[in-house]
Amino acid sequence: MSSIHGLTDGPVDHDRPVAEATHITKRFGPTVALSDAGIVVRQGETHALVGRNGAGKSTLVGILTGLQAPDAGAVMFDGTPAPPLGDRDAWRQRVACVYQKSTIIPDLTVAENLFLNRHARGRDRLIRWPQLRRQAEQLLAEWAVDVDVRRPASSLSVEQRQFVEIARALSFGARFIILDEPTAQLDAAGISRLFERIRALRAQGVTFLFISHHLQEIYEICDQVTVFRDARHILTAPVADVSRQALVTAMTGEDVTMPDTVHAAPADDAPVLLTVRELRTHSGATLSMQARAGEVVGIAGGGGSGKVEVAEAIVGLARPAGGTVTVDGRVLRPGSVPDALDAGVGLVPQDRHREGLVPQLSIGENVTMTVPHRIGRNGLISPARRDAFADRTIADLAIKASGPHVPVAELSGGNQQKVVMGRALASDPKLLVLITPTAGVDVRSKQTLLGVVEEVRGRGTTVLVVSDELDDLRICDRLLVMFQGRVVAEKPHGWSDNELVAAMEGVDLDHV
Ligand SMILES: Nc1ncnc2c1ncn2[C@@H]1O[C@H](COP(=O)(O)OP(=O)(O)OP(=O)(O)O)[C@@H](O)[C@H]1O
Repeated sequence: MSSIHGLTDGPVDHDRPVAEATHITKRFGPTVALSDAGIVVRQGETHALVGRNGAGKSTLVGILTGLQAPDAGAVMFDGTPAPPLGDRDAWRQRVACVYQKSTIIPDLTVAENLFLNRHARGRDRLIRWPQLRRQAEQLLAEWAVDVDVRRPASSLSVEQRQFVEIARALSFGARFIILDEPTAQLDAAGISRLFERIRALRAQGVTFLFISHHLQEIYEICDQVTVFRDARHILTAPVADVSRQALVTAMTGEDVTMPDTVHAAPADDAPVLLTVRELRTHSGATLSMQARAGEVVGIAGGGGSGKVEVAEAIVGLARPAGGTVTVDGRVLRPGSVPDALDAGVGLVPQDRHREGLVPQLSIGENVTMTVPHRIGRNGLISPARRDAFADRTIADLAIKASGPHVPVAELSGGNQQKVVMGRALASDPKLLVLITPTAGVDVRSKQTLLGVVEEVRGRGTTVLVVSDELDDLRICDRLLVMFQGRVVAEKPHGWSDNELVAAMEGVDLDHV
C-alpha cells in the first residue's frame, strides 16, 4: 500500500498553480459542454466554480479528474502535464473529487473502503484484517475524522462519508480536492463543521475547488471565484472583489434583480384538501396537520428533524408505523406511491437518483411516465403528443436540452432536477409534495421552480414544501418547524430568517 503522507513539505506557495486546465473544449455529440474554457487553481486557495445548470462545471470536473478526455486543451498539475487517462493511481495522487453521490461501497466497512485494492496482505496473499484496521484508524486519526472504521459505510451520515472520502483522497497523496456541491445534503451545523475542516486543511496547504449553487457559501469559504456560462469561462477574480449582483450577472449574462416574491394567500374558506392524522414513522417522527386547497405549507427542519421521513410517509415512499393521510376525502393506502399518484399527489423526492428518474429514458418519457392517458388512448402512446407535452415542460421550466428525445442521463444535475419537477406537475396534482426541491438548482432556475409553485397554488393545488432552505420556505403561507421528530413551532408568513433558523435548531427565541 502507499504510505500515509504528512502534508506538503515547505511553506505554502500561493502563486504556484496546483491545477490548470487550459483551452479545454469538450463536445458530447452536438452539445458543446466546454468551449475553449479553463481554470487555474493555486496552492492553498479555496476556489469556487459557479455557473448555471448546464454551464459545464461537471464536465470540467470530469476532465480535471481524468475521467474524461477533452477534445482539445491540456491539464497540468504542479506545472507538469497530467498523467495518461488509464493511469488511475497517478491521477489519484494528484486530485480527488468528493461527489454528492457517494463513491464508497455501502456494504463494505469504512476500513475496507479506505484501503480498497491496497489491502495489507501477507506473503501468503491473505488480507491482514487487524493491520488493515489499524492503518485505517491511524489514517482517520491523522485527519481528525472521528468514525469507527469497523462500521459499514452504509451507516455513515453524509457528513461522515464526505470526511472519510476526503481522508481517503489525502491518503493517496492528493493535495487538490474538488468538492461537488458538498453542502447540498447537510444541515446548518454540518455545513459549519465542513467549513471548519476546509479551513484547517487549507491552512495546511490543501487546495480546494468548491462547486456550489449557494452563493453565500462562496463568500463565506472561498478566496477566488471562476464563473462559467454556456460552456465558456467568463471571469476569475478574488471573491472579495465581486459583488453578489456582479456574480449573478456573470452567471446569467443579464442584469437581473431578484423580484420580491408576491405573496398571494389562499382564500379563508378554501376547503381542506390534505389531512395528516397522527402519522408516525418507524424512526419515531410524528405529524398531524391539515392544509387547504391552494395553500403552500412548509415543513422546515434540519437534519435528523424527521421532516423527510414524514414527507416520505405522506406520499407512500415509506410505510408509516401508524396514522392516516387523507387527500381530498380519500384515505391513502399506507406505503403505496401508485395509490398516492392515483389520488392526485405529485412528488419531487429527495433523491432523484434513486426515486426520481429513469436516466436511460428521454425527457419526454420521464415527464409523461405517470400520465400515459394524457398522451395516448387505449394503451397506445402518441409520440407526437408526448413530444408536445415534453416541449411545454422544457419551455415552462427552462430545461437546457436540445429537445424532448434527449436521455435524462445526458442532462446536467440541475436540469435533471427540473425534469423531476416536470413529472410531478404532469398530472396537474391536487397535492404537490416537494422534498428539497431546489437542491442543485442554479439561482435563476430556483426562481423559475418556485414561480411554478406560486402558479399551481393559484389553480387550487395544495403544496407541501419540505426543506431547510430559506429560499424554498419563504414562499410558504405558513411553516411547521420540526425538531427531533416533533413539530415544535408553527410560523405564519412573515417570520424572520433568524427566528426560523433558531427554531430549526430547537431554540425558541421567544423564550430565551
Ligand atoms: N454524457 C453526456 N452526454 C451528452 N451531453 C452531456 C453529457 N454530460 C454533459 N452533457 C451536456 O453538457 C452540458 C454541460 O453539462 P455539465 O453537467 O457539465 O453542467 P453543470 O455546469 O455541471 O450543471 P449543473 O449545475 O446542473 O450540475 C449540458 O448541456 C449537458 O447536457
